[in-house]
Parts: sequence; C-alpha cells; structure tokens
Amino acid sequence: MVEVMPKIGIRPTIDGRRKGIRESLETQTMNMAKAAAELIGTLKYPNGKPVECVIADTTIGGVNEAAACAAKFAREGVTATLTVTPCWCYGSETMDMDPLTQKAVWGFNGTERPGAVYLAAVLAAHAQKGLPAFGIYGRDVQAATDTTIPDDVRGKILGFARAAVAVGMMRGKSYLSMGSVAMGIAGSIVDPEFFEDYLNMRCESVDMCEIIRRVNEKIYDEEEFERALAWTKKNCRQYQDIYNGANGKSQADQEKVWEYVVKMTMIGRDLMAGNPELAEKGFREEAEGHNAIAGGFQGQRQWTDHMPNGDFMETVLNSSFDWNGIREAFVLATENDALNGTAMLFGHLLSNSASGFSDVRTYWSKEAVKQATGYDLDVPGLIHLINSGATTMDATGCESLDGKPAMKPFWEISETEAQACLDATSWVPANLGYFRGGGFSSRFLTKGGMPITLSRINRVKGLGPVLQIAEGYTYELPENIHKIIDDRTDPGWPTTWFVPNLTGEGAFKDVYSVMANWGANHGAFNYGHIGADLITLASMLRIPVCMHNVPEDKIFRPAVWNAFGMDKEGADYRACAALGPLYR
Ligand SMILES: C[C@H](O)[C@@H](O)[C@@H](O)C(=O)CO
Ligand SMILES: [Mn+2]
Repeated sequence: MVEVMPKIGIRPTIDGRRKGIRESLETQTMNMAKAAAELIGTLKYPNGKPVECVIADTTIGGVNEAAACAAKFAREGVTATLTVTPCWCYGSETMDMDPLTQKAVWGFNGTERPGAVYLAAVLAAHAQKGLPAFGIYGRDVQAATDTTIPDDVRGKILGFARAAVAVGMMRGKSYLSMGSVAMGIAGSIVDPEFFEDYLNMRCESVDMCEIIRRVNEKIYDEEEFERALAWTKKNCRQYQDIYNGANGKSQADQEKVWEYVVKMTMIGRDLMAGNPELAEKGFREEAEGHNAIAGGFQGQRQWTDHMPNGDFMETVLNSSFDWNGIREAFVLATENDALNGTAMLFGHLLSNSASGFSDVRTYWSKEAVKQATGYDLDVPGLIHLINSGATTMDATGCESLDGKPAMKPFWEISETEAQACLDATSWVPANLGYFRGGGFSSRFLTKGGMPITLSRINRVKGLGPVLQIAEGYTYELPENIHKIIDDRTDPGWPTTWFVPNLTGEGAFKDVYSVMANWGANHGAFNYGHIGADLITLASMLRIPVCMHNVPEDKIFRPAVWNAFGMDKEGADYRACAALGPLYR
C-alpha cells in the first residue's frame, strides 16, 4: 500500500500592520504554532509513528503569505490546517481557502489583544464561503505571556486532529471487494459514489476465483506459508466438531482445510496491501496489491458452498498479530458488508486499535434471561453480538490497560497479551449446513467491563449515508449461564455481550430500543468511548448522525453547524445536506 501519511499544517496568523503591532506579536504567535505542533505530535498514526505537523515558514499577515503557506502545505501533503493566533488578523485575507482541507482556528482568549474576536470574524467568513471550520478558544482568559495550552483547548485541538488525520488517511486509498453481494445483504451492494464523494476512496473488486488461482499457481510466499502453517498449528487450537455429527470432515481432510485457510489469509492480505515478495517470484502485477485500506470478503454463498469459509482469514487479518508478530490490524468486513467495513475503518483510524465485526443478533431482556436460565441479570438487558468467526481476537479482552480488559494499538500490545488472545480463542469446524465447504470459525467470549462503541453506516435513499453510534460496555455472564444461551444460539462463534449506555430517551430509552433502532444486521465495535470522535469525523465528511448516546458537552463540530439551528440533531442533518459530501 502506498503509505502517505497526512500532515497537519499550522498557520500562525497575525495582524499585518508593520512598524510596531506585527513585530510585537511575532514571537507569541509563532510560539502558539510551535506549542500546537508539539501537542498534535503526541498523537499517532495507525502505523505507530507520531502525527506530523508542518508550520508555515512565516506568520501570515496577508494574502501573499497565506498563498506561500498554501504552496508549502501542498508540497508537504497537508490535509488539515489549524490556524492559530493571539490577535486580530484580517479574516478573508489570511484564512485557509483550500476547499479540501479540514480546518480549525484557535483564537487565544486574552484581553490585551483580540484573538477570540478574529476567531469569530474568520469563522463568519468560513460560514459565508461554505468552508466549515472548527472554532477553538479557551473558557478562561489567559495572560498575554501565558504560553500554556489550557486543558479545554488541548481537548479540542486533539479531537480535531484525530478526526482530521482519519479523513486524510482515507484519501486516495481503496476499498477492495473480494466477491460481491453476500446473500442479498444491502451493505455489500458497494456504492462507488459513497466511497468517492464522501471518503475520496476508490472501489476495487476482484472475483473470489482469484484466490483459487493464487493457491493453484502458488502465487504467495511459500517460505512464509510454511512458517504461517507451523504457527497456526501451534497457536490455533482446533475445537471439537459441535455442528456436524457423523457428517463432519475427517481429521485428514481438516488438515487440508487448515492449509487452505492459511493460504487464503496470506492471499487476502496480499490482494489488499500488496507484497514485494511476490515480485521476487516473478509476479510483479500481483505484488502491487489494490492499495486497500479496507476490504470485504463475500464468502457466502458461492464461495462457501464449495470452498472453506473466510472466517480464519477475517479473524486473523482483523487481529493485531499473526505469524509475523504484532502488527497493525487490517480492516476486513465479513459478507463484504462495506458499510460496516467503513464503520470498522473509522473506528480503527480513530482508536488505532483493531475493529470488531458482528451480527447484532439478539436482544435479551432481563425477563427473557430469567426465563431461559433462571439468572437475575444485574444490567438492564443485553445485546448479543455474534457472527461466524470474523471478529478480531483482540476482542477477547485479553489485552489490558490499567489491569482492565482492553483492545490496544499494536505498539502497546505485549507478546504475552497477544498469546493470551490466541489462547482464549479456539477454532470450530464450520457448520456444514451453512458452510458446505467447511472452514474454521473463531470461538471466544469477550471479557466483561470493556468500554466499547458500536457503530455502523447505513445508506438511505433520498438522504444518503447516516452514522449510528452506541457507546456502552461489554458484559460477562457467569459461564454456566452464558453456556445455556450460547448453546441455543451459535456455540461455535465468538460472543460479545453488549450493554449500551442508556439515556432514557429515544433510541436509548432502553436496551430493546437500541437494538430496534439499529439500521442493519451488522455492527462494528471499537475499544473505548469514541462516539465524540466519530461525530467529529462524520461532520468533516458531512455524514449526519442518526442515533447516538454521546453526552452533548463532548460533541465538537464545525462552528457553522450552530447556524443551522439550536436542536443539534436537526442542525446536523441540515448542515450536511447544505454542504454536501466533502469530495463531490
Ligand atoms: C451463517 C449465516 O448465513 C450467517 O452468516 C448470517 O446469519 C449472517 O451473518 C447475516 O449477517
Ligand atoms: Mn453477518
């Protein structure tokens, strides 16, 4: 994959009046830029490297200096800009006019000079010109000599930067469909217009028979395959065949399936990201890959009716480790549900950790749990997240943060934690009723008490894409109680029990309402409460949020959203409609 990391450009704007005013402000203004760059540099790209900032060569007092800054930023690959100033500057003469950059302005809240006044003036200019910008100024007045960034300003700069980096990361990359529409699932009817207009991504597709060709013609790294198979045999424990009784495959046949699914995993990865080793073998075209930052595998049914299913490939690629060690997780959607894949991609880019993929299968009320198991649930209800094994092994909850279960960026995961995730996962011979070609599904039970955010994109005729978000926690039923329910469901698939945070209103009135308001069969989940970041990201892309339980004081959108009315949700819809998709 072409690794171009999007940079954030810092624009120190200044009062252009020489012979006194400008000179007195140069140092303070440049220092704000340096402080902002230093702060943003504490963030990481998903590859673990620090986020890079570029500062304009000079402060910007007028249009010529603004143009020089824009030229530098274009050369440097800047995709978002943060304008900083402690003073009055000339709004439309100094602002960032690039229609494609994400924009924020930090106006220093002092009283010696009117930084916050410039902020208001330049935000008005942005609103008037249809170039949305995030407004940032501190709640408390600071002394002119105070070079610290107050906490509230830090939070806003970082929130803006995280989402802006995510927008930049997607630009120019691809979504790769392996196969097409799975079982009539609308999310796998991939729409290039959505990817192009909203994300600036290209839709690529390969027929699943490409996998067969690569297996048959040995278009994979054969040395890697030997290593991968040995690693798989050592670390991926085959579970008993709980589905197929006398019809099950012999162990000799299962060994062949293991070999096949390991090859599928390598080939799926090579299709997405390319692999220079293939060029060494003479396969230069195949070595290139599809520059895919996300992908999906149709599987059902044409492939799975005949060939081993994609569960091993999906689970392993979506995890932060494999036979090559601990590495960045891929984003690979089951059933080629590209809209869930997009939510997985958003979550991965914002959290830098692996994304889970699940069916949103069953709502369990307290009463239903009591009736089925005799157990008194101590939470208001549960949503059963479960899918044939596509879910990342990071979701076992065997990584930890401050002693609690977590899903972490790969550079924070230890060998011991990766091993614990593998040890907590077993591999169940696929239900041949569903998957005639066999395969192995990952099976695990997510540890309780992990903060997670469930999200999903849906496309709606006449409206466009919408994002839904539910923050909540994982939950752990006592083992024997879980077993009763799991045995009735799909005991060979990974389970995450989810309890959304309730607000008592609307879609979050109760747990039932959350499930009833979910827009499709799948949800993506990520570690942490990342709803606010998702909302910021959605506003940058002009995707309205149709359902969320994020506290209002955490929501950060471009300032012009305020002009679309006081009711935040309605304003979001109106602003997204008026502005239209970012790359249209
Ligand atoms: C095996 C079945 O076809 C499942 O894969 C199916 O219920 C789904 O996952 C639907 O999203
Ligand atoms: Mn599914």
